[in-house]
Amino acid sequence: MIHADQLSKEFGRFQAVKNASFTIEKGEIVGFLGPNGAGKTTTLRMLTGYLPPTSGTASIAGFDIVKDPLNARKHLGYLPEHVPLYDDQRVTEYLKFRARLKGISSKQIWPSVSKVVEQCGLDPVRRKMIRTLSKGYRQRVGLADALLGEPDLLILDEPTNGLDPNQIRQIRELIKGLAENHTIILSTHILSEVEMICNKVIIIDQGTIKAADTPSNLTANLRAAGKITLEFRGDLSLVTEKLEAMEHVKKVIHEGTDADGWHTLTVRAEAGTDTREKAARLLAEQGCPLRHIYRHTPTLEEVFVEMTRKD
Ligand SMILES: Nc1ncnc2c1ncn2[C@@H]1O[C@H](COP(=O)(O)OP(=O)(O)OP(=O)(O)O)[C@@H](O)[C@H]1O
Repeated sequence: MIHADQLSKEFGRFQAVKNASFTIEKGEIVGFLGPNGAGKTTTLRMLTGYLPPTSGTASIAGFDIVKDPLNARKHLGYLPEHVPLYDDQRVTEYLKFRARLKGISSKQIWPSVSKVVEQCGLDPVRRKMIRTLSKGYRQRVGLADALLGEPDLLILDEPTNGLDPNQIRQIRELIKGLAENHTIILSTHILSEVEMICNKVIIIDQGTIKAADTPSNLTANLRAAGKITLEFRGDLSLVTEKLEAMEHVKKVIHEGTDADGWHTLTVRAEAGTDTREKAARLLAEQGCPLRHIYRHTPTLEEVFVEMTRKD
């Protein structure tokens, strides 16, 4: 659906996006993650044809975004970070105006507007002036606008930014519903949002793509992926020594000992290894009762921090 090849953008001497290459297949729901100023909006604006790349190419549904922007745009709906709505228009009036601008035939304008009004839950405010709408409803109007013309690709730039928790939940539900029959790129700071909605993650930092993979592959390859914690009773220094000598183990950390003599140890091992079975066997051999053992599941937040840390 999207192929970006060495896409770059310079503002004067500043390189906001550097040789970004990625592919997004039809039906994928992609979380586009990065710290402030990483180059997310710039990349999305290039894909949507609002900003010409300094170098590199990209295509949407096979149409080059520079050479064939009109055909490329027919396939995409764009919700920008700041939705430029006309405050002095009523909701349906605005959407009709937008539908006309998008070249929807006059016969199709009303059915198209009715459809997106229903899809985005705008019926209660359809006759209201845009200036009187809450931020959540304004965002829905932006989303309805993006959906006009039935594009198969949606590019949503921080769709829940600035909304309250209830509004966030509603917009998220709306996006989840749209995910059933659209390809979606979602730029966001909210990692839980990506975990809940997306089946692919692209991480960008300082203009460079750092990773593009499924959330489970990203977390599996992380340092934290090899970490286990266990609680046992017995000889702390002997067990620590034996655990440290075990294959794949890098470090053993004593987290504490409670009043009943239960020690808690965290064992850091190589990513992708699972040392639980060997550790449990070792404790049994030493005659140490084992109360609890578990392997840490790394979160997307840990992946994000690891990929974008400055040290
Ligand atoms: N028109 C412009 N002129 C000069 N610099 C720009 C312009 N647009 C963006 N930049 C710079 O390019 C960098 C990337 O900006 P961009 O808006 O793409 O980041 P972002 O990842 O979307 O950040 P945020 O999460 O804060 O929205 C920033 O350092 C920004 O200041």
